[in-house]
Amino acid sequence: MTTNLQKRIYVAGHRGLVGSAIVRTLRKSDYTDILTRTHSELELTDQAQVRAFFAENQIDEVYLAAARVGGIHANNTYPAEFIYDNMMVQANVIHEAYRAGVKRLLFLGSSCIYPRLAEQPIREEYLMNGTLEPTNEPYAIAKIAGIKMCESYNRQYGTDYRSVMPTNLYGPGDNYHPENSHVIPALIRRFHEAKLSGADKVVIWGTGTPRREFLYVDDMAEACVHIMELDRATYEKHTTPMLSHINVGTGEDVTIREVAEVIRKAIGFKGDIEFDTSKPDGTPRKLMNTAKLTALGWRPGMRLGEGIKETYEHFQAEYKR
Ligand SMILES: NC(=O)C1=CN([C@@H]2O[C@H](COP(=O)(O)OP(=O)(O)OC[C@H]3O[C@@H](n4cnc5c(N)ncnc54)[C@H](OP(=O)(O)O)[C@@H]3O)[C@@H](O)[C@H]2O)C=CC1
Ligand SMILES: C[C@H]1O[C@H](OP(=O)(O)OP(=O)(O)OC[C@H]2O[C@@H](n3cnc4c(=O)[nH]c(N)nc43)[C@H](O)[C@@H]2O)[C@@H](O)[C@@H](O)C1=O
Repeated sequence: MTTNLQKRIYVAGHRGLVGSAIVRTLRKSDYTDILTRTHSELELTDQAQVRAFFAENQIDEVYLAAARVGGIHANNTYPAEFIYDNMMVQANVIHEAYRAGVKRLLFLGSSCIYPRLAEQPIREEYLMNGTLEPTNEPYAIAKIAGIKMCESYNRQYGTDYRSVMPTNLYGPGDNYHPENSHVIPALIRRFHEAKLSGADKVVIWGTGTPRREFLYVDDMAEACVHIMELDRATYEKHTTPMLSHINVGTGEDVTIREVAEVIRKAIGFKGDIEFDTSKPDGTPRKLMNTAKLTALGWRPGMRLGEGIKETYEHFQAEYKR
């Protein structure tokens, strides 16, 4: 089947970690009509603005990568913003896309939708078979609602709205906030600053024993475009109307202590690592089963050590400014 490279594609959240990588991938794949709006140009929690935007633009496809996103501390500290913003953004974009006749949409969820103590590696069908991790329950509930919204619109209205569940992501364009970011950008910044200041140790949150699966963001973007380019029959061969999401990961995980060592080595920090066990660990492990994605013809390319080196180069270029 040939791909229409002229179709108009709206990438929501194009200045974020994932949205910017999706735009890079679409451009590399020669898509010519990519539509974007910054947060200040289009407030996605505002239904009237979103309705007007879809009415004014003849959009063929949507990648929904706009969301309120953050690491364990941000999720735990701002639960109201995480549930409200995510519910509103996704409800407005999905509903107004449907009203405007958008045929295909990709919703981005997260591996935290699965039960805290899910059997490992986590298969798509483990959704809602146990209690969620408390540090990110509001965010996870919003993401589960997003998947169910896509499925409900497909079932009632015949739309082709797909969902991917990425594991923990990292790469160029990440958020390096000292408290609100995810672990890899937080530690890149902390080790870098410790090296610059000549500090003798770096403090890492929690026990260092939780395991996480990390995927480089350009791999994630390629997986998103790959899934969107599948014809409907192929996507539906691997999903069901009420279990329509696809896990996106590497199939390998490491402990937080191990990833900290990889970052320390990449940065060349010679001091010690200390663990602050007063900080939460979050989910003990969330390794995803990626058999469906593999069966759909996609595998990641970037190894963790290489990805961290690339990310650190981008970080240094940004940090100097
Ligand atoms: N990063 C990760 O490790 C993971 C991410 N994901 C998912 O991937 C998707 C993208 O995440 P990521 O790229 O990391 O997030 P970022 O925070 O990097 O980017 C989110 C983007 O959405 C925009 N945005 C947020 N709220 C609004 C709003 N109300 N109106 C308009 N624009 C808005 C932001 O703009 P501005 O900054 O101007 O507010 C930003 O450009 C999300 O759905 C997330 O849940 C899933 C698993 C892991
Ligand atoms: C993507 C995912 O992201 C969040 O869940 P998380 O997997 O717990 O992600 P995290 O990157 O924040 O932490 C991973 C681990 O790392 C430890 N850790 C050590 N030192 C730092 C540190 O300095 N910062 C952070 N953030 N974590 C640290 C931390 O204690 C934890 O054990 C949710 O938002 C969830 O909703 C979600 O979807």
